[in-house]
Amino acid sequence: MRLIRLIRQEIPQNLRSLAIMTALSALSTSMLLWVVDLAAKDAAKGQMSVRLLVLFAITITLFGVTHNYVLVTASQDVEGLIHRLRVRLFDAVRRADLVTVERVGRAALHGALTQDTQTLARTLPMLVIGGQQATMLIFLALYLAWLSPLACVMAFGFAGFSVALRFSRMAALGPQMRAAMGAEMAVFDGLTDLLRGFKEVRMSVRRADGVVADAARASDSARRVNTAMKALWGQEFALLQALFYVLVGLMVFVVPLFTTKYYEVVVPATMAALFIVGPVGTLAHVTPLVTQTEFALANIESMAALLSTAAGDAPDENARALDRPPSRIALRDAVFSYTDAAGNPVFSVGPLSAEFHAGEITFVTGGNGSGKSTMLRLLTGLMPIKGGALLADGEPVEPERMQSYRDQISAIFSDYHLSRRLYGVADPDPARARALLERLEMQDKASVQDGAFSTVALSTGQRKRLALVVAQMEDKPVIVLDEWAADQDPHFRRVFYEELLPEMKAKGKIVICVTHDDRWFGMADRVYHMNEGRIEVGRIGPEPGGAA
Ligand SMILES: Nc1ncnc2c1ncn2[C@@H]1O[C@H](COP(=O)(O)OP(=O)(O)OP(=O)(O)O)[C@@H](O)[C@H]1O
Repeated sequence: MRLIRLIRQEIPQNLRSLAIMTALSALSTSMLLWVVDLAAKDAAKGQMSVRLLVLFAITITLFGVTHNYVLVTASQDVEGLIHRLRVRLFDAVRRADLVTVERVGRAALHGALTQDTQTLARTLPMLVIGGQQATMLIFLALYLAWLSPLACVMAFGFAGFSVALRFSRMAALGPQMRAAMGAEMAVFDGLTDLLRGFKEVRMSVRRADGVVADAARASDSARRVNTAMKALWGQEFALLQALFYVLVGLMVFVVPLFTTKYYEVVVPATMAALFIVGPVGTLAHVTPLVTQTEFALANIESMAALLSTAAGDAPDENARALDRPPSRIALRDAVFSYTDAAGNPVFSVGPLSAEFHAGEITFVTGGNGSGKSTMLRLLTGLMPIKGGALLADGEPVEPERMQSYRDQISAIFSDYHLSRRLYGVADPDPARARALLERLEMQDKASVQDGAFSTVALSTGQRKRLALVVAQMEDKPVIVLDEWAADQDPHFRRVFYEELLPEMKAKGKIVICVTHDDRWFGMADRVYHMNEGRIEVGRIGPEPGGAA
């Protein structure tokens, strides 16, 4: 069972003390019952025993202390466990290659990282309580057996029947629960469409209707499954309550048929039966959560396995460093294919051979879908090439050095994400940040304070300028810009091609730009033109006629 394995692996340190305290708490409950029974008998004789009162106080204190210890310690351990699971998943995501993350899908990853870990956060503490109540029931069973074996068999026969009934009904709901999880995921997908595509939704009634109808359909199917489960829960809750009253009836009406000791057996047995109602109710509620927890764990594990299987036996990409910053990077006969879910290639690039030199500007051009971004993904080591080689200074970049290789590259991809915090810059120098913001004409819009931009709520072109500030501050030997200028105004586009790129070149950087701006093709020292996943034309040396 995943749950037990996880608990033993992740939180072994307090298991023994938790078990002892749980037993003590259960023991104190049985003692409480015994003391109450004795006190009731005294009361029937018109007496009150100080000794019993003291014993009662001690028992209550013992119960309070141990109960509190179990709940607090277990919830601390459980939260620690969830935190470690999450961090491990974050880590698996950061180590996964881009193809895998795109194939697994952001919604599924999001689901595992939020929904499933939240399920654990909700169910695990309940299971701890369930464990405690189960222990309590064992002690109550012993007490009842000591009073009357028949009462014990009847009470626990009922209890076992109640829990088994609920468990079997919930287990039968397994496929529906899976369907509900799928439906919740679809709801999340729909919400993402609605929020990410908010402008498009606002612009068209037809689109809005379609997006909302899909999300509503998903939500409706989640509603149906959840309603069915809750209806079942309601029926069982009512049935369980009725069964408990039947149990009390059995104690009062049936047990006396087999004993003459009414006060010694029937009264305390009835009282004990009342004491077991709470724990059995909790157990009946909690037991099905085991299935939910197992689902969530299975999902988290399968996500982690997917991410790590994709990495397979691949060596640790961070194991070794490059010997020096590269002054030349290249693809040699590199090939790669995107595949569909069945593994069939849907688009192939290559064989690609291209070189990129320090102190040179290289443009990559070509029509939409010709494979430019794919080539950049291969060149930057984001996706593993399936044949040929990726070279740094003429040497193949070994998989163990891939992270070190990537760390030599600042890249702004067309679908880049700008964080407010300058994560990639160790200790952002405010003076340098100011100078760069001025160079990019952004000094009136944003500043860098405490390692973060004052704002990223800016226009698309402005955000791209901030991304270039980050790339310049990272000051790496290779800079890759995928259609960076596409969102810039004519003035700044000129600044970019005629001033910024030459400045980077003068600093000796390997400058690589994907561009459609044929007006400035002459600025490049090399141009690779792509078509249908291949390099069609490679020009080396300045174009006759030069810049505009
Ligand atoms: N994640 C993906 N999964 C499957 N196929 C993809 C994926 N990304 C791109 N492709 C395929 O690869 C082809 C090349 O895409 P790529 O993004 O490299 O083109 P591009 O030249 O950069 O285009 P654009 O100028 O429009 O940005 C596309 O035609 C598309 O069919």
